[in-house]
Amino acid sequence: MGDVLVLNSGSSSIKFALFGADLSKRTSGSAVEIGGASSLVLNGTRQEVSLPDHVAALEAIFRSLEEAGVDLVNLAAAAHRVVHGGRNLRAPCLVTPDIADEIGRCSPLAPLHNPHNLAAIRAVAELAPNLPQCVSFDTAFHASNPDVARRYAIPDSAVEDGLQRYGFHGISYESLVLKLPELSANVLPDKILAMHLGNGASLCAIGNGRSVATTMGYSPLEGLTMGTRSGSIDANVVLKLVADHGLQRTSEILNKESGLLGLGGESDMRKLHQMGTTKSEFAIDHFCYWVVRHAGSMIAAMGGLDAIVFTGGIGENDAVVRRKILEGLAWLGIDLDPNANASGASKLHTPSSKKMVWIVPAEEEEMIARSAQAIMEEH
Ligand SMILES: Nc1ncnc2c1ncn2[C@@H]1O[C@H](COP(=O)(O)OP(=O)(O)O)[C@@H](O)[C@H]1O
Ligand SMILES: CC(=O)OP(=O)(O)O
Ligand SMILES: [Mg+2]
Repeated sequence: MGDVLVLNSGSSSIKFALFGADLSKRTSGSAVEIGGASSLVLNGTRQEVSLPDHVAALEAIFRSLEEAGVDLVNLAAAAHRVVHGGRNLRAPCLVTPDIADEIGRCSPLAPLHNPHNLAAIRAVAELAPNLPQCVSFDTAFHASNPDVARRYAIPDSAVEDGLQRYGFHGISYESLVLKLPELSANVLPDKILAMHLGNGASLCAIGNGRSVATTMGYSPLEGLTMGTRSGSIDANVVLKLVADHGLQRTSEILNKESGLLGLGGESDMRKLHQMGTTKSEFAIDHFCYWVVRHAGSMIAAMGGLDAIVFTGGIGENDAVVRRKILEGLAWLGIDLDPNANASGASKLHTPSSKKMVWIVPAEEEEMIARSAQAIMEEH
């Protein structure tokens, strides 16, 4: 089989990678801080470029791939992360016009993601109309949640309209389940509290390798304090905002102007650390406090805990945030190795710790390539 190009459009970044048939990464990179102090990274080399929006970022990515000698026409497939699959799209599949329409219909549910996911699919179709395209959904991994976890306590009529908890970052959690046994050279722990902490952030209770509960809900707005999203909020606050500002403006406030940005003036965790102001410190503390609060809920949903796993841009790189979160969870009998934490080692617990703590890099692109290969082999 030929190479697979993966495009992973997040809310603040587009990550991309070209995988060979053996899943070796031939070329990889990312467009980061889109709409801010943006830059393009290709095979580890960073270049500051103005990327005011995701469309500009996609154009820059295709230009750099061309310069690196990647011809889309010669690939086996392109494959994309799609954040919201709604009720109908639950397993990785080939993109058809109907599938593309359904992804578009889910856009209001994930306004910071699905429009960009669809834009990437359309851009590839324009550049290489005959190239097969596959999609993997961030929602799929949570299909194993029990009904009590999935259901909001609202009337049946609303549920029939698709108003339920879906959960996200599922591609990252699925990959973590595959990678942790490799990394720890041991069997998968029974009860894992996985923390995907990036611009979007969520927790997932993973029991025997399957999602039991997760903090995100109907959309990637629910749960933790995030880069620009409020996280969980009393629905009456939302109604008051709508009454005062209207629907569109309320959506912008809650999705794009809240979270770390609303609290500390910056959405980017690295920048908040650099600022060192009372406000930026409060934003970081708020982020960590709500991770700890929700962690309690996830542990209760699994009926215990064996291991905590950090992933995502903050989870993988930010030793201060990891320490603050683990201090808040010290009552679990966690003993953190400070040197391992400072150096970002894979294993963060000491031999006497009652719980394990690991860092597992989010390998969303590899997981998407794996699924695309399986689809292409079937066809
Ligand atoms: N070395 C680092 N130290 C602290 N935070 C970091 C570091 N590297 C990345 N981050 C943070 O990770 C977040 C972006 O996470 P990422 O998972 O890449 O985002 P996305 O949700 O767009 O995929 C930002 O808040 C960024 O500041
Ligand atoms: C679902 C989600 O929030 O994704 P990201 O973290 O990439 O923004
Ligand atoms: Mg991401």
